[in-house]
Amino acid sequence: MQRRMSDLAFQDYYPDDVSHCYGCGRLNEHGIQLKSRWDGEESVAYYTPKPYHTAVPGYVYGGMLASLIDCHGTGTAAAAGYRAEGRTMDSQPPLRYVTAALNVNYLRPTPLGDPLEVRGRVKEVKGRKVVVEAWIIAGGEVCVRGEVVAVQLPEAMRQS
Ligand SMILES: CCCCCCCCCCCCCC(=O)SCCNC(=O)CCNC(=O)[C@H](O)C(C)(C)COP(=O)(O)OP(=O)(O)OC[C@H]1O[C@@H](n2cnc3c(N)ncnc32)[C@H](O)[C@@H]1OP(=O)(O)O
Repeated sequence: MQRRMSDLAFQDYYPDDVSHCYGCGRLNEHGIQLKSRWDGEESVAYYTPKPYHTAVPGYVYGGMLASLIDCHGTGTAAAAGYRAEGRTMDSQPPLRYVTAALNVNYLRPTPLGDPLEVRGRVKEVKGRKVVVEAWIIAGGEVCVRGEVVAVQLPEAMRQS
């Protein structure tokens, strides 16, 4: 069945040349391939870590959780950037956001095996910068809270 446009995740719009990120690149066969979408004023993504994403037995490795915050944050930033310009994510030119700063607070151990819900909310859109707060829910409890400062690459650093 053909997918409707509204089924596409933010990351599905990334051009091929920037679709190899370990966290969100749809062309990285070894990566997480995170898929983020709007859910009202928030954004949401789901991911179930693999058994080898272990910190201590039974709990998720913090670096994996940081990756989820990072790529959900940059994806949400990209979507917010297009929204702020009043255009769709398939319009030109593409906006290429990278992580300038990533802050992650681990509030309680995150159980391994449960599907994780990653949520985001845009705090600020200012020029080339978007600040997104993000959090991870497991079993109905918020386990992780973080913040991503995403900045559009300067023109000089863009390859295409
Ligand atoms: C269709 C969709 C397309 C999307 C494509 C997606 C691509 C793929 C996504 C995959 C990605 C996955 C994720 C990854 O893994 S991305 C990989 C990890 N990230 C990097 O390698 C980035 C390396 N850093 C840089 O390239 C530069 O430092 C950047 C470009 C980030 C900024 O250098 P630039 O010289 O351009 O910045 P500016 O001085 O003009 O400042 C501009 C604004 O930003 C604010 N600022 C700057 N730095 C920080 C900071 N550390 N904390 C807080 N704020 C910071 C600054 O105050 C100012 O705001 P304001 O003072 O005006 O308020």
